[in-house]
Amino acid sequence: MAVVFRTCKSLSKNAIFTRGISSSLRLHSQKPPTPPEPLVNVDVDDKSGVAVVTLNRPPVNSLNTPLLSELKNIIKGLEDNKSRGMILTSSSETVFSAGLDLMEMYNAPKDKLSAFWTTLQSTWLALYRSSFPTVAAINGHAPAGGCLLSLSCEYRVMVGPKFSIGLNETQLGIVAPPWFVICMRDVLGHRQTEMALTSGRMFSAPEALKLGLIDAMVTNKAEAITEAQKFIAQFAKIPPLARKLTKESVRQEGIKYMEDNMIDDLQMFMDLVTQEKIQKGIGLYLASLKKK
Ligand SMILES: CCCC/C=C\CC(=O)SCCNC(=O)CCNC(=O)[C@H](O)C(C)(C)COP(=O)(O)OP(=O)(O)OC[C@H]1O[C@@H](n2cnc3c(N)ncnc32)[C@H](O)[C@@H]1OP(=O)(O)O
Repeated sequence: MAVVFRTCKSLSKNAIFTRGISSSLRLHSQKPPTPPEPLVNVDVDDKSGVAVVTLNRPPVNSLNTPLLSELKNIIKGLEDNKSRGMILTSSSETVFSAGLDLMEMYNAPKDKLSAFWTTLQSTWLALYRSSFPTVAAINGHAPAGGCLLSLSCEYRVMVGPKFSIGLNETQLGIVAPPWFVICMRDVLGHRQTEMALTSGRMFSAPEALKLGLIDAMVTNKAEAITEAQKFIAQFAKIPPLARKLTKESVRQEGIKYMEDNMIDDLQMFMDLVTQEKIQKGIGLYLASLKKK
């Protein structure tokens, strides 16, 4: 194959060779394929040093392993560059993130399932403990994993009133792991977290604002970004090291939980999600989404 490729390449710079079903070699003269769009975009403002990080996996930004991996690398890059802050948002007009990609959990081989969960764990930890200020500009629906990402930020501005947010896992027959619970409890307190999680309730933006699940409600994405920038600007005069250590101290429970329990947490996930009845439930839920 390598020899064939070299020989043919010399014929045309833009030639792409494919083997058909009959194994015959065909030559198409065409432009090289355009590279795929990044799953996550970063745009750093030169003046403020604040990064707008945009989830970009149409149609609903469901979180699969490649997207999570890209997000983690971006957060690490921002860490290395001593970022002044990060605003997490979405390129979709209606969905911030539909949460974990159910296709990653449905009929998946164990190695892929395990890679998916460990990538989620490490991405979450990178975001949750990031040294720089983080804001979620929630410009669409944010169920389950979408809500988790925003809860892991320090401040949430949501476009309302029509979008909804919440950890709806129980409605799907699955269980939010302890670190999801810690994230929600950090924000809502014990009582409201218990009420929200046991029912798997999704909240409209006005309801979320009343409850404290979000900090501000605006009417469009541009306003959400402006509010997010204002939140981050408050920290301009706070020494970054003092801020970082304080954030780590406040978030110690979640950080320590993940550091100490990564393997057990993975095992819990694998044990739960590979159960036949859970697989059946995910399959039915996926079918109901597609039927809509
Ligand atoms: C043990 C495990 C513990 C932790 C577990 C889970 C945490 C999770 O995050 S599980 C995921 C939970 N997510 C949801 O329940 C959200 C489901 N989606 C929706 O409610 C809607 O899609 C949403 C309101 C976000 C957007 O609505 P629409 O704009 O109307 O889009 P569609 O519903 O038509 O969806 C378009 C397309 O995307 C597929 N889709 C949607 N969500 C997911 C998902 N989470 N994973 C995979 N695929 C998803 C949907 O089926 C449609 O597919 P096609 O019909 O093939 O286009």
